[in-house]
Amino acid sequence: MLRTWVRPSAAYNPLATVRKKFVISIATMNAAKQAAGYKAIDNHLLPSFKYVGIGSGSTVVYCVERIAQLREKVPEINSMYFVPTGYQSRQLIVDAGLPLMEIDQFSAGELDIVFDGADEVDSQLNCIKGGGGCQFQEKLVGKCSKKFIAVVDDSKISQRLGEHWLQGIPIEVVPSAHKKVAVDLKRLGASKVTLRSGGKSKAGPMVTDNANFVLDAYFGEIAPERVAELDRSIKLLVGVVETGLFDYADEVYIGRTSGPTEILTRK
Ligand SMILES: O=C[C@H](O)[C@H](O)[C@H](O)COP(=O)(O)O
Repeated sequence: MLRTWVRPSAAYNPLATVRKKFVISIATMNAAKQAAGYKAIDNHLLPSFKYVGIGSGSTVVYCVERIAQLREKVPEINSMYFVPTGYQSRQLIVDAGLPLMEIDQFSAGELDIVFDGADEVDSQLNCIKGGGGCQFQEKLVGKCSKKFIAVVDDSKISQRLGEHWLQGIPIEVVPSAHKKVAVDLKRLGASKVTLRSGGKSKAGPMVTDNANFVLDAYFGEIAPERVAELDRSIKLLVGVVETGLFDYADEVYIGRTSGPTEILTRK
């Protein structure tokens, strides 16, 4: 994306210094995500596993990259099945040549583990997810997995959800219910509710992998002990398919932009 706005004559451009810093910071951020993704796989992908969930977003790309790298050293990987949380992760699995299975074959606790990204993580390992609109299938795969490992970079870490992730909790809704749910969410205490747009790629609202819409609802900073209750209240609204509040991460791998990956474990 950067390349589209930087002119070839950037060497003479006063913005060049800014550009250089920006490029370095993205590279550093990606290196942090990669280190965390690799470490999560190295520590948790056991040869005895049969079914492995793969989350969505830019960070899990490194988890899949690491799994593909390990195939020769750990041949058992070739007999595992990888279960996606949406079209993006499905494509990652297929492109890496890994065996694919769909989530409709599974029920609670039948997957050994899932590796996933997150948009924000609080001090109790509660997460906001769904920045890419995949929260429903991510929660489905998460609920079918024995273990949930989140992999993030250090910009995602907060004391309370809503501290850094200001666009709001992503809430997947049935399209015909979006207006009603938006009003309901305001009554529940959201200060801002936005129907997510398809942006430049699609006119009108963004449509999820399940053909639904997403409302982003900002509830301010949410104390960790309020997360489960708020999740339940939102879920009760007619028209809501799923929320992006996740309260069951077992471990979080934090890729540090300066320093080694940190691991937080649920107590
Ligand atoms: O819907 C998207 C997912 O919840 C992602 O896991 C989340 O947005 C984090 O993505 P990224 O790793 O690109 O920051």
